[in-house]
Amino acid sequence: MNQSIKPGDNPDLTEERLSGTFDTNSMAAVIYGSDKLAQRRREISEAVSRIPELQDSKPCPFMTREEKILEGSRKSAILNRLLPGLIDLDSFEETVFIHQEVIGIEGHPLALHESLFIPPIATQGTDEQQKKWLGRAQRREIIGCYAQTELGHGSNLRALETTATFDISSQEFILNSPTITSLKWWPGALGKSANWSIVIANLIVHDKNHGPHPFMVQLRDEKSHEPLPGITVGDIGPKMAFNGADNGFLGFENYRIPRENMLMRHSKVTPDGGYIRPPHAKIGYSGMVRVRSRMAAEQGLFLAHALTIAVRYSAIRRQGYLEDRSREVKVLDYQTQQHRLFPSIARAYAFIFCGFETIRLYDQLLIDVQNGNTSGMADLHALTSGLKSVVTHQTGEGIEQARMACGGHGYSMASYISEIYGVAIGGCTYEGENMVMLLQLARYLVKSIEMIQNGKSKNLGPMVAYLAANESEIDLNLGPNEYLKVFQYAARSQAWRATEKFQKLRNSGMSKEQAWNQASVELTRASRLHTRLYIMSTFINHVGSVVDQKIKKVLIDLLNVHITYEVMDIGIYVQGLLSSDQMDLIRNQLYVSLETIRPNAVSLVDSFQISDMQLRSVLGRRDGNVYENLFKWAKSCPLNDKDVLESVTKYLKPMMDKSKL
Ligand SMILES: CCCCCCCCCCCCCCCCC/C=C/C(=O)SCCNC(=O)CCNC(=O)[C@H](O)C(C)(C)COP(=O)(O)OP(=O)(O)OC[C@H]1O[C@@H](n2cnc3c(N)ncnc32)[C@H](O)[C@@H]1OP(=O)(O)O
Ligand SMILES: Cc1cc2nc3c(=O)[nH]c(=O)nc-3n(C[C@H](O)[C@H](O)[C@H](O)COP(=O)(O)OP(=O)(O)OC[C@H]3O[C@@H](n4cnc5c(N)ncnc54)[C@H](O)[C@@H]3O)c2cc1C
Repeated sequence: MNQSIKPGDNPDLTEERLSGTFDTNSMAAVIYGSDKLAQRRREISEAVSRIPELQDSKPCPFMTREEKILEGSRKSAILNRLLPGLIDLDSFEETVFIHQEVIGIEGHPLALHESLFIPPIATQGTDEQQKKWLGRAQRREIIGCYAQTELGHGSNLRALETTATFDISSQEFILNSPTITSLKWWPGALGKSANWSIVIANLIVHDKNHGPHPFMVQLRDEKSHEPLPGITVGDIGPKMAFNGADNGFLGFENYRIPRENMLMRHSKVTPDGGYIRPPHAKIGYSGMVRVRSRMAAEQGLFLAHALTIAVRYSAIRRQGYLEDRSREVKVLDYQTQQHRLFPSIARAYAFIFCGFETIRLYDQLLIDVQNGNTSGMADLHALTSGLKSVVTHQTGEGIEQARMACGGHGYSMASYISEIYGVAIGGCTYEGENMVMLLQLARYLVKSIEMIQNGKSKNLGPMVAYLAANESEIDLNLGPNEYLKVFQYAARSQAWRATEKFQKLRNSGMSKEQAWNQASVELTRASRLHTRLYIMSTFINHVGSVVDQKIKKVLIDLLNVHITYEVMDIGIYVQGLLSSDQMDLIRNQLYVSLETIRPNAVSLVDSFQISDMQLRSVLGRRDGNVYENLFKWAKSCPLNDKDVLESVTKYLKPMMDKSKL
């Protein structure tokens, strides 16, 4: 049963919902991890929809940037008052969800507070530091951000220029931005809203640079909100999207903070200027790993937003004819439309499933690290580096296809897809530019192959064990596991090809860095294939664990779309393994899978259970009553407040008058 059906809905959409073969609440439980979690999302949406002061004052596309920031702040403040009655305050998921629901995806002054400011205090601060700041931050007595990137440096953290020099005599760190390129640049909420920040600066003790470390830094006076002396701070200006956030710049001039403001759970500076190393050199980077580990699920949900809009709209949009000339068909019936949208539905499910898995892996790693075991850090760093890169890229592609699938109306801000696209593709850049992160994973793959070459295959972790296998024939009595073998073949041969290229260049006398650079396109290809293999295998395992048979059946259909599409998409890498007959067979299986999934397409996107408030799309409305609401939306555009604008009276009219003979 599809729970979205209501009286007064567009009959085309109701027809789709009636053709679904499964219960959408049960599917939501599988998507979000449990019936309880899915139920909480519905309850929060429902509660929020009943609070008038939390509703949008006008559609976001009609707001200026200043209005967006004002609206985000207004709602944040109201939420802070109402949160205790609405959510479980200890739940990060519920906190993020309710902000998403109420404020949307365009960012807000507290967007970074929860995800990048509080977690480093909680994981890298000592017990005393947590006692001092965590409660204040959680109650939102202070608003924080995360200032790492600089005007001249982002990807390469080793080149950061901001310094925190320890002054033994005063027991303080002195922060400086010695050059224009050392200005912090980009941190969200820094521009106008935050009064505190985690600042990443090079720790200098006794003239020795110990590299980037995190510091708690007050930026603005807690009464007046004016920048404190020694601080230069402001907003960096409008962006491609995400304009409800005030990304900012920040400079320091001999700005002093107490020694106790360096986050010292792992690395320490003692009062006499001694430096105690962390248990793992990259432990200070763990805040980034945390955010990356959450990105697959987040991005899967961005894709889910765009697909909810495009699939629902495709079910009410009629254009052209198939056999029956008496009525135009739903565009969702065209094979091209299905090919455009259904593999993306499968990817959205796959990203969410493997996203929740990486969140679980991160949470486990955090416990291990707190217990002094850092051995899992390299594996998770490699995995999340690849995953954030592949998922953000494919999400961007999927959202853009969703926009095109909506024809002209997809281009209107009424669809809201352009905003989803703009926000989502920010993920290709933030938390590590995609190519840079793919190359981090490639280091791990190359090292794994070197282990095999050195006869140490048995030391390989489970995620890379396939690199040592020797599959040369596939029985195409194809089930998911055979597809997995095809993908393993592709990922393995590309990883070996790239590694051997790198080694050959090295053996020719080239420096390690040059050889790496000249092999880097091949290396990034290997990383993508490895990551896509991981996504596929997680999807297969997840479907295998589903108990409800009706849900399992439709997920198997979706999995079939995924595996056939993915293998067709990497055809070039499997030419040595599959014959052209086998490729034809897979292609035909894909087309059959598209037909099989067709009656469930609307129910599959309804199962994401994204409310109209959160979706903010006229095209994607739950009720499918698009045309009358598009007309209403256009009429409410501020340009239509007057019939004759100043642009006409001041310029066009005089021009036309002058041009008259
Ligand atoms: C509509 C749907 C709604 C759904 C709900 C979603 C709600 C959320 C809405 C979100 C809206 C959008 C919010 C936007 C927020 C944006 C926030 C952005 C924040 C930021 O961007 S913060 C800044 C991030 N910056 C970076 O990521 C910088 C990237 N660079 C680096 O990380 C490093 O410089 C580096 C890793 C690339 C290289 O570092 P380094 O030079 O020090 O190291 P080497 O390359 O030499 O490597 C040495 C060895 O160290 C290992 N290593 C590196 N990192 C790690 C690590 N983290 N852990 C473990 N090991 C690590 C390397 O692998 C090397 O190992 P080897 O063995 O020697 O090979
Ligand atoms: C929406 C958004 C929000 C952000 N929020 C924050 C925040 O809250 N806090 C914060 O500190 N930062 C934030 N950032 C900054 C972000 O983390 C950086 O922009 C990101 O890490 C990329 O660094 P960069 O801008 O220096 O890119 P660059 O490194 O200059 O990238 C430019 C090009 O160079 C290539 N390149 C660079 N190095 C290599 C290499 N070694 N090998 C091959 N190619 C290379 C890249 O692939 C890319 O094509 C945000 C950015 C955005 C877009």
